[in-house]
Amino acid sequence: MSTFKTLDDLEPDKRVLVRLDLNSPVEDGEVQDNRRFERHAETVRELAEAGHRVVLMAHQGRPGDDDFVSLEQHAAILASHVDRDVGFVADTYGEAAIEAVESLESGEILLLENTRMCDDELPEEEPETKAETEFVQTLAPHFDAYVNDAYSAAHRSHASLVGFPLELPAYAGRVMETEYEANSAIATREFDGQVTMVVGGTKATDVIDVMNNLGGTVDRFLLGGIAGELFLRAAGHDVGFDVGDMDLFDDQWEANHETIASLLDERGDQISLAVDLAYEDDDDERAEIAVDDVDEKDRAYLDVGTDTVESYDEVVRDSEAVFVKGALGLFEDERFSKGTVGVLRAIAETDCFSVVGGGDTSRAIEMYGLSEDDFGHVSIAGGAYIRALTGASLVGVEVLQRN
Ligand SMILES: Nc1ncnc2c1ncn2[C@@H]1O[C@H](COP(=O)(O)OP(=O)(O)OP(=O)(O)O)[C@@H](O)[C@H]1O
Ligand SMILES: O=C(O)[C@H](O)COP(=O)(O)O
Repeated sequence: MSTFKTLDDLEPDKRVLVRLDLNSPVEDGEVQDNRRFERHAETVRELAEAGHRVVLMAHQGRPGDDDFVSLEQHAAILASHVDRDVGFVADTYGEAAIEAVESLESGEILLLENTRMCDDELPEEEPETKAETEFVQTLAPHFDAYVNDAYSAAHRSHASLVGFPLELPAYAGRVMETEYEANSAIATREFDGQVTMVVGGTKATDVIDVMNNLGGTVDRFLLGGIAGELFLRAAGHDVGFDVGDMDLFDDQWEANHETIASLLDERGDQISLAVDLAYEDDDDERAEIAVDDVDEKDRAYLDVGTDTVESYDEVVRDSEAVFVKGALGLFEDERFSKGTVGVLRAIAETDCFSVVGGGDTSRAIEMYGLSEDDFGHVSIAGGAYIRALTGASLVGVEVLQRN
């Protein structure tokens, strides 16, 4: 299916510039190991073993956010998965970066600093414009080839993703290849029975947008997480508001409340909302409340409740295909993992076709002792995966296909 070149087409012993997606959760300043490292390690190891000089680019967070940090910790985590040293230089394309790149020997690996620390990276512009930036024009001449392995960032028209492939012979890495083939096949697939999509997580804007386009394909949407609460708010309940210094609901409400209202109006019979929610009580225990009994906007809800989990479990077990995007609660805290894990367990125990997407959400699988083998495909992509569900193309892939 792929129409791009892959590592099978790359001659050995080259100077290769590789784009990975190592964007990870950061807790108290500590980068959390996750499936992205393990998956990309395969591509990196293969390149090093083929005798290439391997220079890696990746991003972490966005300027202004708490998780916008250096990639120094990422180099150490990646090294533990590749089983080889991964050098790090705190520079993107300046003198220090170029010197480190030029001093690499065959089979050695170097990670450059967070691409989003470079001004040319982020503004979304045409690939041709990105190719002309100082970042791309300075770095590209030091390489023979460019490899894009960052399928999960391929919906972004950023310099490191779309500029370099116009300046260098470009190839897809192993993660790009696998994710592209698995996720692109979904849009054209037909199912005899019920198709269900579990929608949660914190990036409500991304998922609500996509729900609008998937109404014809998906029979039933099971909502939780931040998106779920915004739908409850639209249905007239006192949930889905920022309380204290929270910054999850009100902006996303502004951006999406009209779409939510029209989705509820036109597709209300396809949408299941939580009937109960869980929160942390004064003794730090999990407590639950029926949505109909909520009468104050003063509490943060961290999971869907037990009755909701039971009804979602039944829907999943009756489905022919289940797609998951985003967690139903703050599953990293075991007290609030019931919704996310309940749905994942139901999928794992049935033989439906399933795809679990999201860099964060897919972590719940190993955290709670489930096996990746019990799912059709576990994608490390979030935004790119849900765009693929709708059949939309990804700019980072399109540019590779031009080569
Ligand atoms: N009620 C809630 N309150 C706070 N956090 C929540 C709640 N429900 C879900 N989450 C969080 O949502 C996160 C997962 O969703 P998110 O939208 O960030 O990413 P994703 O779908 O995994 O993927 P990607 O970041 O790759 O797009 C989890 O880390 C979980 O803790
Ligand atoms: O984590 C992701 O989903 C990708 O790395 C894209 O990150 P972004 O949403 O910050 O562009």
